[in-house]
This record gives sequence, structure tokens and C-alpha cells, in this order.
Amino acid sequence: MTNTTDGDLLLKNITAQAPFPICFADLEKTVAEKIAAGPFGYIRSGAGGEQTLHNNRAAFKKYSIVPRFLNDVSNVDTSIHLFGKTYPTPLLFAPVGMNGMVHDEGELAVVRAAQHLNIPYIQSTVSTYALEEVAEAAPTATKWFQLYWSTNEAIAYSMAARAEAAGFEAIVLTIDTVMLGWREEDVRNQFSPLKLGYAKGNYMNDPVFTASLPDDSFESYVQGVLQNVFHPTLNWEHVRELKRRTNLPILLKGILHAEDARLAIDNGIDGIIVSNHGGRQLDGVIGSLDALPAIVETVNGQIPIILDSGVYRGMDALKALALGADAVAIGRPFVYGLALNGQQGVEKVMTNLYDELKVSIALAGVTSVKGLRNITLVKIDGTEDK
Ligand SMILES: Cc1cc2nc3c(=O)[nH]c(=O)nc-3n(C[C@H](O)[C@H](O)[C@H](O)COP(=O)(O)O)c2cc1C
Ligand SMILES: O=C(O)C(=O)c1ccccc1
Repeated sequence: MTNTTDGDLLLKNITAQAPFPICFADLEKTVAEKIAAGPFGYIRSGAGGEQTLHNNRAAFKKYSIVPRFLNDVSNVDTSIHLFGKTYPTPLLFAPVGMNGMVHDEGELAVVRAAQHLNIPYIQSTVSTYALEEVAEAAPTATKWFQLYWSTNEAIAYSMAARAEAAGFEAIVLTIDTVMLGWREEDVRNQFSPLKLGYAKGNYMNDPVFTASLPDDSFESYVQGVLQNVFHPTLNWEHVRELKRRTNLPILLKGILHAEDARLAIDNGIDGIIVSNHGGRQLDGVIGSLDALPAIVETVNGQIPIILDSGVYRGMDALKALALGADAVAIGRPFVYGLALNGQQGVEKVMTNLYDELKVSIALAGVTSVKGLRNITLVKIDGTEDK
């Protein structure tokens, strides 16, 4: 519960100190000036002509709120319940690989921020640090493990088992990245963090993976990752087998079609992440917020729905929650925070998003996340992107 009479949430940011970038556009611009073009382009860009990257933002802009007043909004309850636990905010860290690209502490800095803020952290398969190192850095954080299937299935099962043993509380199987999207910026920059070894963490610590390598050279490791991380054979039978092999709840990340949401439920999946991978996979795909309403209708409250892709401010989170998401996951914004100032930068970005969300909930005239379901949103098919 946040008491909104306890000092103004905005004015806390207007102090004598040098300002930290306050919005996504400022963050992106500051990071562009700080880090090399290769990693910056890798993080910023979308696939193809970036239509999906654009669609994600455009989807949020189509909705306008019709607020209500005179409701006493002095106390705002932003808490949510997910898989039996309560969290203070409806925000999550989306799985983002290879954090060592922008900061030496990589995922360790992010998971420490997650622990400090009590925001669930989803660790990527292709992380710079191993999942065991992440668990040790933040033993009390809620951690979920994002699994990329492996061509050698035994590696996928081994990673899932390691995650369970290290105290991760769910497996998030990403289904939209069976191969990389057509990312032209990376070709322009001739940049591949995979080839540079930033995805070492979980593979080099995996006994099944290392046993499959011909030798322990850097080249063999990179080849091994490339041979395994792309897995176009992935199908529903693998999902069922994974379910048999783990005791953890399984979420599918990358659902955009209501029919796939229905199949997820039919196959005993515990939650879904509505996502187009931040516009990084198939270009020309529906904005994730545009995909949400049909999925909410089909799922009908049976399993939690998390949304990501384009949630760049508190107001975006508000709209997704109002349209029926149970929580939202944040990708690029926290990566930019990490690039600028490590753990503190991540905390600042997430806190600003959270503070804007609190202000927005109160100014919309409601006092809880559930209350947002009742607010009036009108859809305007505008084409503006800013
Ligand atoms: C640099 C980068 C790396 C990513 N790596 C992964 C990953 O390893 N696994 C995964 O499931 N999604 C990955 N994603 C996608 C995010 O989980 C998330 O879906 C996306 O960033 C959400 O969009 P947003 O950046 O607009 O918030 C990555 C995204 C970025 C920007
Ligand atoms: O960059 C990404 O978005 C991503 O998810 C990924 C997938 C496989 C290997 C490396 C990164």
C-alpha cells in the first residue's frame, strides 16, 4: 500500500542532483552516447523494417483513459498475487540475455536490484553469468528461469533441473525464438554478442553441454552454443515432455494468438507471456497490446497473463493491466539503466516506472490494480508514434 499523501512522487526527482534520464527516449539517447554502436544497436533495434517495434508503441497510443475523480485516492494498493506469492508491484524483469555486454556485473546487478525491489526476476538461458551465480547473488529474490530449448534436448532438461535445484520458482519457455529474427542493424554493425561469448554463463556450467564439446577452446564453446540455441524443431510434444520432467510451473513466452493460449491451457501450462519479443523476432507482427484483448477473453482468468513489448512508462503498464494483464514485464528500459549505472541504474528505472504507475492509478480515480479493470478506456485508431 502506498500512501500518496507522503510527499509528491514526481517532485522527489527534482533535486539539486544531476538528473537521471526520466523517460525511455531520454534513456535511449543517453545510452546511445555512452556505449558502442554494436551493443547499442543490438539492444535497441527490432527485426526487419522495425514495423513490429513500431506497432508495440503505437498500440499503447491508441488507448485513452477517461478518468474518474472524487474517489479518495490517498492510498493506492499496487500489489499483485502470482503463483501463490504477493509482490508490491505488477512489474517483472523480462528475460534479457548477455547483460555482460553493457556492464561487468551483468545479470548479478539486475538480480540484486530485483531482490531489493521485490520484483520477480526472469533469468535468460543466454546469460553472461550462470544461473547458480545469479541465485547466489540474490538468494531471496523471486527468480524464474527462461529456457531456450536445445537441439540436444538433454541440455534443455539439464538446465531446467539446475534451475529447480538452485531455487528458481518457474520455467519460462520462450517459443518465438526458434531461430534469430532478421536483425539488419546487427548486420550493419557486424555485431553478434553470441559470437563474442557473452552467452557463456549457463552453457559453460552445464555438464551435459560441456561433455558434448570436442575440446574446451573458445571456438568450440561458441559453435556448441550456436548449434544448440536455435531449435526449429520445437513443438507441443516438447512442451508436454518438459512438463513431465519438472516440478516447477511452466509459462510460455511469446503467445500472440488466442488459439495458442487455449492450447497452452489444454496442455496444462501455468501462465503465459503475451509478447512479440520486443519486435526482435518476426517483423510485421501484431503489437503485443493489440493481441491482448482476444487472449484475455479466451483465457478467462484460468491462468495468469503477463504482457511485455513496449511497456516503457507507468501509463503503459496501467493500460495493459486495465485490458486484463495480471502483470507486465520490462525489457529494454532496465537494460539501459544497467548500462548507465549498474544495479542503481536498474533500480532507478524500475522505481520511476513504478512511481509513474502509482500516480497514474490514483489520477485515473482508482486505488488498486484490480480496480483498473473497471476504468474506461477508449480506443482511437491514431497513427502517431510519439
Ligand atoms: C537485448 C535483448 C535480449 C533479449 N534476450 C532475451 C532472451 O534471452 N530470452 C527471451 O525470452 N527474451 C529475450 N529478450 C526479449 C525480452 O524478454 C522481452 O520480450 C522484450 O525485451 C520486451 O520488449 P521491450 O524491450 O520493448 O520491453 C531480449 C530482449 C532484448 C532487448
Ligand atoms: O537477442 C534476443 O532477443 C534473444 O532473445 C536471443 C536469442 C538467442 C540467442 C541470443 C539472443
